[in-house]
Amino acid sequence: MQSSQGSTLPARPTAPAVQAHELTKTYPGDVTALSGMSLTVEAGTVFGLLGPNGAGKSTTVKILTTLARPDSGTAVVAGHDALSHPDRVRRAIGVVSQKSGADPMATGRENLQLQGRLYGLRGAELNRRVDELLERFDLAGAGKRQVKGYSGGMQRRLDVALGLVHRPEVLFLDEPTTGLDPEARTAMWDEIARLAGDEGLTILLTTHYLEEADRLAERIAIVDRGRVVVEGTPDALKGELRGDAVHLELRAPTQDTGPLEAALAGLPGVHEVLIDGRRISVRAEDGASAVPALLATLERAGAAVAAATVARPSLDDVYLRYAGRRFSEAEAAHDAPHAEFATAGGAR
Ligand SMILES: Nc1ncnc2c1ncn2[C@@H]1O[C@H](COP(=O)(O)OP(=O)(O)OP(=O)(O)O)[C@@H](O)[C@H]1O
Repeated sequence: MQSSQGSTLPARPTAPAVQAHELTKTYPGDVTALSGMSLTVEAGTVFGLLGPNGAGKSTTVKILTTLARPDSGTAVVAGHDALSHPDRVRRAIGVVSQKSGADPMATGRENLQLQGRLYGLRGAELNRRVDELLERFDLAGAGKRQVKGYSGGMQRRLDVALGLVHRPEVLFLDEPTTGLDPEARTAMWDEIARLAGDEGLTILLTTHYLEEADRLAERIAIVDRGRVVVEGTPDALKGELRGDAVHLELRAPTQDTGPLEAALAGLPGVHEVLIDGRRISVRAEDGASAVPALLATLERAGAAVAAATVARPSLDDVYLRYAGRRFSEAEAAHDAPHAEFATAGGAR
């Protein structure tokens, strides 16, 4: 962009806070973690990277936060190239990783003070910031207690506070509510929503909870097998799916899916038939009125139905449409080798 003086000015207020382009990463053992991951996060927004375990979310975050290098591709964070200027990126970001970085033997206050010192805060300024964060994260009463005595929710809130000590421009939250009970999860959601409203902080969060992404993120990128399969606002993604989602469960898996699929797809107002063993998903313009015809067609084909549900499209349906499999299936498919890797491979 040319200014009136003729020099080139960076378009600061509108520059994206995070831009990743075509990142690839293969781990030893030929495990492809990223296969062309691209995403753009606008400044001052909450962006959700949503995908099942093993989709490549953590690897993306590790690259964007300079903890790993991609095999190829580019990453710019807070205006700095993450590959050539990792030090600048580190100063501009806060990171809350899946595993807590807090020292369990130290108090919450001591943890925050140490973190502040690492970022050059001292004296009254440091104390003010620590008090402010303890207050803000509802830890003021627990500030003098050792972290090992904190509940899961308190520890997670401290983790987020630690990531914010130096007032970063961009905050990365890797699975912020994994392992929390429902009450602590809701409290954390409120906290994140509040943070997003303050000081124009940009938040990139990864999650495998559909509801979390739906609730917190202004934009969502659905990740499957190391790349983004679709991206948009939660409402736009759900709105793209016409009509209702009808899920049918058969008493026994069907073998001959081809003709059955064709018969179901031929019914008026029925689209996008997907048969997977005992489970059949279809999109229907009016779910409730399509069910009798669906049941009759299945009965004629000799497929006994155990259950039928009609629902408004959810992000799970969006995932099914774009990734071609259910979220829970993708998780299950990854979990067996993943568990093996977790014990055999050590730290990730
Ligand atoms: N250090 C490593 N060495 C080998 N393979 C790895 C390593 N880290 C991740 N992987 C593999 O790379 C793929 C992507 O993993 P990644 O952790 O980025 O996914 P994820 O979507 O964040 O999942 P999770 O929520 O389980 O962390 C997976 O198949 C994973 O098993």
